Amino acid sequence: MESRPGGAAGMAANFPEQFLVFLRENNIDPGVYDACETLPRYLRIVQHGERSSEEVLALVEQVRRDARCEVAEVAGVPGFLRVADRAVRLSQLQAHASGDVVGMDVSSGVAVLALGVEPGHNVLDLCCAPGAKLLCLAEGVAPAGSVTGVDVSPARIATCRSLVKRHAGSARMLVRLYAEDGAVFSARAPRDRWWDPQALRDSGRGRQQQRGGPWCGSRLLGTEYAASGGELYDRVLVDAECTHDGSLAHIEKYRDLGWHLLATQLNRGPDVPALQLRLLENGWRLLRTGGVLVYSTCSLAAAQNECVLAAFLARHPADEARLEPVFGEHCRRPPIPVLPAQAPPAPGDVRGRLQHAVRLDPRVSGTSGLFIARIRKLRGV
Ligand SMILES: C[S@@+](CC[C@H](N)C(=O)[O-])C[C@H]1O[C@@H](n2cnc3c(N)ncnc32)[C@H](O)[C@@H]1O
Repeated sequence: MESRPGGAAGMAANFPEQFLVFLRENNIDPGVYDACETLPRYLRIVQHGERSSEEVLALVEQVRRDARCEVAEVAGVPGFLRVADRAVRLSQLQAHASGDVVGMDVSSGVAVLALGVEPGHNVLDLCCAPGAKLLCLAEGVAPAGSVTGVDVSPARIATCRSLVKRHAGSARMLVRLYAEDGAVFSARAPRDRWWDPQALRDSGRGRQQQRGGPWCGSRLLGTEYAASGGELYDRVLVDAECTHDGSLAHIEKYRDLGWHLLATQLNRGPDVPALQLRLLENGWRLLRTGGVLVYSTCSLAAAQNECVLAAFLARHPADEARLEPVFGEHCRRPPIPVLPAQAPPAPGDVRGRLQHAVRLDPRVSGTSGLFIARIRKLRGV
């Protein structure tokens, strides 16, 4: 893909023609990317809930010293830090080297909050790599809940595994990782106390650790036993594969490493909504009655967000699938402005049901772009 010499203003002046065509076709204003110049960078404090306020303050101070700019906690999204200078690199930060913070946009934190996980929940994360949200979820369900992460890419699952291993510390994180297609994945939630050595001995499966089975952390215990539970999941995150056009970090990566990487994403564009719908349907199938699914993408294209959701809702009536406010009792609305969902070309009754979905937008929210919808399953299918 060749860079475009002129025509568009700001950062978009350097966008290749194929990207500009994509933006035009999807009604996305190229000016949205100018935020790359001005937006802060965000970090997440690992195991934030386990730290005292003094420890958090000391960590913030340490990051401020290394970053040499203003650093503050993000109100309403626990554990997130806003670093005023976006150009600050993770390699500059001692807190990153020590594993105390990870790079993660606050929009992703909002998607995790929207899921409303509680200790003890069994959570399914259907497109989990490289694992930023997975790690957050694993902290949220501890000590006895579990997170089952699925990603089609074995290499990216390996990255998730390293991330969990590195950051689990002394905490027990109950994570299973599968390199599989999330659209057909079918393992149910792990059995009760699958991580407990006594439960394994009782089941006679303590020695049945299988090679080639899913990877389990933080202790490698009985993956075969873990994989064979019969329960549906309490929470499902479908942070679906997309064209990543709303992710400022991705756009910066394409700008710095080469636009051909973006071309690969865009060439897949036309097939992506169908994959997203299949992922959403499969996540729904694996969700228990009364459970909650969050559908999110880092695309700004309605075709990958509102249209996918409308197609899903057209198949699932209002007494089965209810869109709920992203913010509510499960999570207080953080002081981050959001945009409402767009109205997709769909029958009025389906369009009306989309009202609670939101868009985080670089210009309005001061974050990377993210679409978030929270759907409750009211009855089995
Ligand atoms: C937007 S990223 C997910 C980011 C991740 N949730 C996080 O917070 O770090 C989308 C992921 O979906 C994966 N993916 C693509 N097709 C898939 C499929 N059919 N099943 C499962 N994962 C898939 C990609 O490999 C990629 O890692």
